[in-house]
Amino acid sequence: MLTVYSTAHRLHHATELKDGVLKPCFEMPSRADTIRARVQAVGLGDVIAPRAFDPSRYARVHSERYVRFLEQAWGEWRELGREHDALPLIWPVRDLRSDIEPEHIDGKLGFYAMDAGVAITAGTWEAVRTSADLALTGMAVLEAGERSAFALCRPPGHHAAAEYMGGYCYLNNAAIAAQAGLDGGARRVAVLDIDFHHGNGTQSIFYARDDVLFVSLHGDPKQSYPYFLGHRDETGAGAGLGFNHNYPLAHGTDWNGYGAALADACRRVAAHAPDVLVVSLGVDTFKGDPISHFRLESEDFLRIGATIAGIGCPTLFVMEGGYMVDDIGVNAVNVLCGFEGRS
Ligand SMILES: NCCCNCCCCCS
Ligand SMILES: [Zn+2]
Repeated sequence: MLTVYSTAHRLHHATELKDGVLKPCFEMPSRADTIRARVQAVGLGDVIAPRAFDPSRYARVHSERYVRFLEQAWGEWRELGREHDALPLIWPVRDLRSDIEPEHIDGKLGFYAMDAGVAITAGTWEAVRTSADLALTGMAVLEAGERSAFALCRPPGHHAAAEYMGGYCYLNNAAIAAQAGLDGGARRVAVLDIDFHHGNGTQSIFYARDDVLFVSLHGDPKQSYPYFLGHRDETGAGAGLGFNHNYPLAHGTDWNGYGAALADACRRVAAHAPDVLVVSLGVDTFKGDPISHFRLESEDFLRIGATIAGIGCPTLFVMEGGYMVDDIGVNAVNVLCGFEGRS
């Protein structure tokens, strides 16, 4: 299996506002490098650099003004003489207005963010656009005839929606790749999100569409971030009704519960008969993850990969979350090895 990787991710190392305190972000550079080392150690396959894509490709799922904001935010922040991480201080909640884009960077940061887990630094734009380019390159690898590919994306993307960032995510790499699959001739695409956290951004982007099936297994939002989306009754809207399926699972879920839900989810994906499958590969479902609450063991990730392989269509794995850095390499690559029938 080919891996698409770039060191550009190291340009982004931010803080996050966690439990009321500014701390180094859990989504740290060593995550991607640990996975890259494991890919090499098991001999998964060649590691290739991404092609550079035009930002208009990101705007196939994000709004142009949002992409422009991501590109220009740091410069506008610096123009105010600020050198520390850019973070929102106000959000358009409840009956505040969000029909007018503010001109001031402090307004724009909240207008385009759902939480305080998306600091913007000097290198963020280059890192996030390269992360999206990894996913686009991975989709191009499938279109060239490969059965699978791994886009080692960092920062992740599944919490980012058309016009907002959140949960360490800025551009929705998986959604950008899924749209590229359709633009490249696929008639039906499925996105399977196995990160511990609900892929609210991916759901939101495709919610009213019947050409992309979205299926997510995650911590029940009644108990887990992102709290405000990911319930079982969210099944799509308009033409997209029936093309969105959520499997909220309780804290403490282990392979017994997870494996059964995943088997059902994969049956739903297979029934959609996708021309290509994009997997949002988060491994924060691991028992040792510092910010999540499932109890999967490292060998369970082999089983996850084998279960997904049973769907039987070209598959692009897009890296999402996973914050137990010591084990992230084994866990993420176990999914890929399991998919390939390796132990
Ligand atoms: N106490 C939980 C804080 C969650 N903060 C954001 C988590 C984003 C996960 C991305 S996969
Ligand atoms: Zn997550």
